Amino acid sequence: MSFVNPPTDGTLPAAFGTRTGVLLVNLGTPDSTGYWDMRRYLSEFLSDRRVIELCPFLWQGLLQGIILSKRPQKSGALYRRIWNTERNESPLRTYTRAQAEKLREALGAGAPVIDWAMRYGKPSIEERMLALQEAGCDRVLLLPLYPQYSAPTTATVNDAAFRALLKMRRQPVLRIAPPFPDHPRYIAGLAQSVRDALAPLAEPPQKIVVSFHGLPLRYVKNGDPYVAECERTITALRAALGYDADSMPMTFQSRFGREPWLEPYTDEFVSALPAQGVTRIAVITPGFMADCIETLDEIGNELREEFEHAGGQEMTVIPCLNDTSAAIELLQDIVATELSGWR
Ligand SMILES: C=CC1=C(C)c2cc3[nH]c(cc4nc(cc5[nH]c(cc1n2)c(C)c5CCC(=O)O)C(CCC(=O)O)=C4C)c(C)c3C=C
Ligand SMILES: [Fe+2]
Ligand SMILES: [Fe+2]
Repeated sequence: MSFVNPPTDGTLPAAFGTRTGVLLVNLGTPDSTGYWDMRRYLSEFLSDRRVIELCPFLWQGLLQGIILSKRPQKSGALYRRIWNTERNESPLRTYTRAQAEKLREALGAGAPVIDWAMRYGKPSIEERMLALQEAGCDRVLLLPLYPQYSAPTTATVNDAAFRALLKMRRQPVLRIAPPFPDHPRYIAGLAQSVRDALAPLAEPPQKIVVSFHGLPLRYVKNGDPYVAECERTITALRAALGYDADSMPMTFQSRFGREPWLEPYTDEFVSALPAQGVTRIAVITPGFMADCIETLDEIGNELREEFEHAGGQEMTVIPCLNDTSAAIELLQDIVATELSGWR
């Protein structure tokens, strides 16, 4: 077996230095909305055994033979509705890059090297870990951009980073930032985003629906702490804004496949509201650090249509923190805390 990053110029490799890199990682993104790029992206994503916990032989047959014959077209059409045409990339990639750039600016000279990667698609975690090493970083802080821990998101980022280390002769020292479901800066940023979104409305919404990405119920029963993590976020957000469980209900979106996922399902919950006299709502998605297909299209387009179709009159979608100063201050705080002792 040969390892990457061997010495190349005949000189002795330097001893470990103290330069630090920070790698922000979010979920992923297709390179384009065309069939083959969508297929490549979905294939990588849905072949991850952290994401789909089924017998891989059966699942691969179903995925490669049936699901990936139709889904790339369908998903490509949805991505086209939200695509950043100016940069020719998905919003998730645009926001993740912007978060890294603004964090770099905020930290200033002499600070850690800030980079970003995607778990699926490009730039890959392995590519950016090697780039950090080339930049002289023998210490790396991995920062999965998921406020709440779950195995199909956080754990698989860690897996990919460890797989990259597995190939290296000279491995950096690695730290992993913890999830931040009720980090005071996250909650303060979310609360402010609610106030900002509601301020221009003639009348306040009757409910603020909190929609987290869903997860198969089986994963939670098998030990995934995701629900408890979501509870931490919503409990802190309700307290910050003075809402209760009725005025700020918790729901789960993006069900995929036929098995039961966490309930209540956002679409069913929201579609039932007008019949109960609730016709003005706001929706917030604090499971996402950046707007993406799940927030911009599934909530901003599909859910809005379903709510209006059911008789809803006004639905305000509250944006994710994206690259706002609240997001950057949160990341700065996490980085400062997690790098302590390394300076
Ligand atoms: C099939 C199983 C899936 C699980 C389990 C899952 C968990 C999960 N995902 C996120 C965050 C994101 N998911 C996104 C897109 C997306 N998710 C799935 C499936 C599962 N997710 C699919 C098939 C897709 C692609 C969209 C589509 O084709 O319909 C995204 C957005 C990516 C982007 O915009 O580029 C995010 C972010 C979390 C937080 C989570 C578990 C808690
Ligand atoms: Fe997902
Ligand atoms: Fe979705």
